[in-house]
Amino acid sequence: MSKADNIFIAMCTDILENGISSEGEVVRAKWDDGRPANTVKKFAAINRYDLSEEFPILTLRPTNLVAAIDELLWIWQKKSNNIKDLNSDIWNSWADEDGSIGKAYGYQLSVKHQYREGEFDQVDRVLYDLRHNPYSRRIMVNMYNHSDLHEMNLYPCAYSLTLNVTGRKLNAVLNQRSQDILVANNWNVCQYAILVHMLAQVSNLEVGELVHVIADAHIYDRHIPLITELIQRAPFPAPKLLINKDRKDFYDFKVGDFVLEGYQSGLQIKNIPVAI
Ligand SMILES: Nc1nc(=O)c2c([nH]1)NC[C@@H]1CN(c3ccc(C(=O)N[C@@H](CCC(=O)O)C(=O)O)cc3)CN21
Ligand SMILES: O=c1ccn([C@H]2C[C@H](O)[C@@H](COP(=O)(O)O)O2)c(=O)[nH]1
Repeated sequence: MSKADNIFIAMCTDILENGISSEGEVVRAKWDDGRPANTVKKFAAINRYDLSEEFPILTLRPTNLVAAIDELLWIWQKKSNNIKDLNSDIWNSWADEDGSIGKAYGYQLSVKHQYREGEFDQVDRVLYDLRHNPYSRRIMVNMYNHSDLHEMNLYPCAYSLTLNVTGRKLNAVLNQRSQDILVANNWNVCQYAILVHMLAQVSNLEVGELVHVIADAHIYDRHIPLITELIQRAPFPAPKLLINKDRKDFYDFKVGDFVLEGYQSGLQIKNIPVAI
């Protein structure tokens, strides 16, 4: 029985039973037919995943880990904000005619900043700190740049990552202001779990915990019947994550360097509507 499934089931049950509906409030997101995309939400869901025990992928339904890692590398490694560099169509609804999603995610990570040790972008700064000063309490990335928000087609949702080394273990806190629980919860968890594995491997550290703090944890109205059915399913044991141990440079990792051994899951829910 996968621990990630238990966490997901507990969070969804809490949102469905104790959550607050947005009916009657002004909501930004819409369905593709123009109807408002209402939600039921809980403030501040906080989930802890011990990456040294299990890889936190859902087994209730398959998470497309290949596509999730591809998006993670698009943001953190290619530092791109153009969907032409992405191998899935998940960002198509938010891209302009040139394929740009604006100054969000990868763009923010590509910007260089001046530090005492020289110029770095935020990713290279993290890699430098983990190598040279791992016990620093100042290792973090922040993509929520107010001066650029007006040029983003969607404001960053998973917007900051704080890294903290305890003993030989690399831990991380992922801060997320808003989360579409059905579409993106396990997608984002798997992405940042993979990122912690990547950072640990190239920094000669071991993986520790990933703590996911979600300020607005919501289930969209059209997802309620889907989630209700999903959380009644029987979970499978967690699969094992195998990583290409030869990769010593963060920028050399490829999607194919991560393989799940024994990934069993329930059936996929086809054609999930995504609020825009
Ligand atoms: N309402 C909303 N939810 C999101 O999760 C979301 C946005 N908007 N806007 C921007 C990005 C795009 N993201 C997305 C969008 C779609 C999928 C998606 O369709 N997931 C499918 C599997 C996709 C596949 O197999 O390739 C799923 O079944 O969850 C995932 C992430 C996350 N983000
Ligand atoms: O990585 C992501 C990106 C987006 N989301 C979801 C969270 C919300 O449902 C929408 C964004 O709408 P806002 O009105 O800007 O909050 O996208 C996600 O869960 N994960």
